[in-house]
Amino acid sequence: MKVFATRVIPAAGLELLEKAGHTVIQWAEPRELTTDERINFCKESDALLFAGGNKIDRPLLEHCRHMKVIGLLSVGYDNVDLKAATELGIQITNTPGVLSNATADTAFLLMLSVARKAFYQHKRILKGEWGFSTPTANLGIDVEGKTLGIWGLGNIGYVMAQRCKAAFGMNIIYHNRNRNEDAEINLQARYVSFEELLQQSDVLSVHASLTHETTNKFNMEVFRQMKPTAIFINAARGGIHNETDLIAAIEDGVIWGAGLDVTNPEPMQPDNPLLQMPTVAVLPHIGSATLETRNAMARVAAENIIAALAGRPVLNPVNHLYAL
Ligand SMILES: NC(=O)c1ccc[n+]([C@@H]2O[C@H](COP(=O)([O-])OP(=O)(O)OC[C@H]3O[C@@H](n4cnc5c(N)ncnc54)[C@H](O)[C@@H]3O)[C@@H](O)[C@H]2O)c1
Ligand SMILES: O=C(O)[C@H](O)CO
Repeated sequence: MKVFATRVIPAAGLELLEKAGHTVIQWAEPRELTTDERINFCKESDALLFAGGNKIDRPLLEHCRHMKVIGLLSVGYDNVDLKAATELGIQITNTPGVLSNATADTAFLLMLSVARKAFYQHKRILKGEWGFSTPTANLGIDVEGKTLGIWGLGNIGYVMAQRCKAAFGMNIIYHNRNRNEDAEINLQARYVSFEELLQQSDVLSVHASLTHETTNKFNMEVFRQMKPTAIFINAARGGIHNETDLIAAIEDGVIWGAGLDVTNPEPMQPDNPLLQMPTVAVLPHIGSATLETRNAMARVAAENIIAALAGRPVLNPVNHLYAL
């Protein structure tokens, strides 16, 4: 059968699909598909492997109603109208777990980069500003022994907490929809209210999924409840923070700094004031972008598609999550 991939996909996934006898058409041009191109490819294909691009909304899904499955090359599914897909009988699958380590590593990298103003120091060298050092210049802050607050302690939040505990003996607090017993037992993580999380965190790392409840959650009212020395990390989705408020919060000293792998909107424009701030580090949504992890994700996406096309149950369905 014919599988359309919206980007060139990692080799491991391609091999699996071809081994299963499917023909894979990959969109290899360095530009977004037009609406008409997307519709035409969908009409001609038996399954879609969504590896990037515009939202999968109801109008597009209407052209996919003959498909058994759309396999996402991501764990996040906020870009899909799950209600429409379910009503049209299209299974949507994601890639949970295999990207947790790489994405938590990105959050960890951002935390240290902000604490030590690493991106800013790098820029100083590029500008020939190594300069004359004094004991009071270029100071960052330690994270050793500080309090890490995790908002959304699922797969990635757990690994972030694990790494921060092991590396720096950080004290872990968290707020989530449900209690996470493993984190409480293994990492001595303490469940707190959202307000306590804001008040007590030295580093607050966001790992919740983007839903109507989490959209715009981190705004000025929330930043004002955080410590003036706090570092805000978002490696989940840019829509969770209000970027105008974040800029003002750092400029006005409401919080100390921020590390972002995701921005609101994406892509971030080069004249965004955050990019000039010493206590800010921004990455272009590369959370899961390692060779090993992207191959593992492609394998999971391919396995889901292969199962659906063979009439077997898929491994990672997300249709049932649309009410969240
Ligand atoms: N930066 C990247 O490249 C990258 C990579 C992978 C995932 N992500 C994002 O990270 C998110 C988390 O991934 P995961 O694999 O850990 O998912 P997960 O489902 O294991 O964890 C998400 C957690 O958020 C919690 N949550 C949801 N709504 C909440 C709310 N209103 N209040 C408190 N907690 C809430 C859930 O209960 C769950 O425990 C994904 O949805 C995706 O958007 C980003
Ligand atoms: O959700 C995910 O897996 C990442 O953000 C990739 O888009």
